[in-house]
Amino acid sequence: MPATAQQLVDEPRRALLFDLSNDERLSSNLHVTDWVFDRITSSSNNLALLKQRPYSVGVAFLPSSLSEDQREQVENLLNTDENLSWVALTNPANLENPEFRQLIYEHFYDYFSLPLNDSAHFRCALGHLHGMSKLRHTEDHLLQPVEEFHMVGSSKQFLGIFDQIRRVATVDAPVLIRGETGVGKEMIARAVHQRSRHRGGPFVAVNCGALPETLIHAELFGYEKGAFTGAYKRKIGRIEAAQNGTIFLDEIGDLPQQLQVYLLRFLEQKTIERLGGNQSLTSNARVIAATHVNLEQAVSDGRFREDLYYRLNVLSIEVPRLAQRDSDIELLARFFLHKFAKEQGSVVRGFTRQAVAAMQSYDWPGNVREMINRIRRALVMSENRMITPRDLGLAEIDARVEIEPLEQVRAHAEEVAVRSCLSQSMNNVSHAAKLLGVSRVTLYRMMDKYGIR
Ligand SMILES: Nc1ncnc2c1ncn2[C@@H]1O[C@H](COP(=O)(O)OP(=O)(O)OP(=O)(O)O)[C@@H](O)[C@H]1O
Repeated sequence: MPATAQQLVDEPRRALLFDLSNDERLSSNLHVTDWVFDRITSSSNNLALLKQRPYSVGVAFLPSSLSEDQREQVENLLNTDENLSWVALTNPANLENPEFRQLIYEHFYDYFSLPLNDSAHFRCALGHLHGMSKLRHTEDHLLQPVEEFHMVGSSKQFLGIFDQIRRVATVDAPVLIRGETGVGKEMIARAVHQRSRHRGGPFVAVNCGALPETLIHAELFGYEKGAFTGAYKRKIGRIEAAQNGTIFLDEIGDLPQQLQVYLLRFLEQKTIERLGGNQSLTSNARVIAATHVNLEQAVSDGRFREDLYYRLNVLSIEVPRLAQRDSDIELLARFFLHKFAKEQGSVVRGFTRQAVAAMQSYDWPGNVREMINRIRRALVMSENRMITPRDLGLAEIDARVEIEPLEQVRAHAEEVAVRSCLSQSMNNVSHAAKLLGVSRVTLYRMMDKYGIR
């Protein structure tokens, strides 16, 4: 659980001191005003100590040469707690070694050469890290994902979806989920299933657009032995297999017309027939359908049955495009970055401001799925600890453009006008005042205000 700001303020400034130098004198001689160091020597007792006290700053005494084992030990410890930032103390000769340089570059915020002659500088770096950690806690707190049903989102639109999921889960009627590709329709369908009284049964998903008509028929409704050439034995269809559970019909708009009739019968009578069979079977599977096409248009074009449309559209959830869910973009991006970085043991820590700006102004045609792919790729491509727009394959946007308060803009314009009028009139105040349409007294006041002599 993140520490509160008050807790962080009250915390004594304690740093973890990881000493691999084999020379206790070095660390016991480390005296820095306002700081207390808790020394550990091998990573075995580290985890326990880290759990006891959430450190924000770590100092590592690195020996002249690191064995493979020691290097692994250091890397393990450095990766144990992402909220702990490290400063290295090392012999300058070590920096000749490229591997050592890489270790420092990838894992440390800063390094200092031994002997530590300038402890004021060192103290400053520790203070800086401590402050940054406080900021990170605040930011983490602000970016805390609202995670429900394993879904992340905090935009007004997405909170509305959480609400709709809870509502539609309590009834048995069909649900139609609409939204562009990759917005999370299947995820929402699973969430409805998990909250519904059907959660004890299976969740069976079928993509109605992925198979040709004959196959989709057999897939959905099953077939009897001998129903067609190659039907050597009976096959249970997906609707039957979803008994007591949920059948998720993705891309319902692509369902061939003939099958629309059978699906309608199932929705009305809760019965199905296997291909080549003459027996009616009942299934109590709940239907959730999803579409990325405009079904009303498909109905008016005669591609989708109107009666089926009304049957399916009893409850509907509209999922907005990612680009319309402003506050979800950064939240989701950080969520996926941390998730994948952890999985891959990556040293990447976050996004540059430019990367956040680029993501926020990008259109995301492939929505969340596209974001996942871009972040996975960026983790592989990134050469630094922060992901750039380039790593994400996005155009760079100037993140520094800031909106200034109107008063500031006005004052700036006024100053420019006064300066240029004075310069045009060769510093003749009467003439400049005339050009500006103000009295000399007013112009003198303005010159005072802007420090113009
Ligand atoms: N809010 C979210 N939080 C976490 N992960 C999400 C969220 N929304 C979508 N995803 C992830 O994005 C990917 C795409 O989601 P999903 O398959 O549900 O989209 P879809 O709308 O059904 O796509 P399609 O129309 O192409 O079938 C999945 O990996 C899903 O886990």
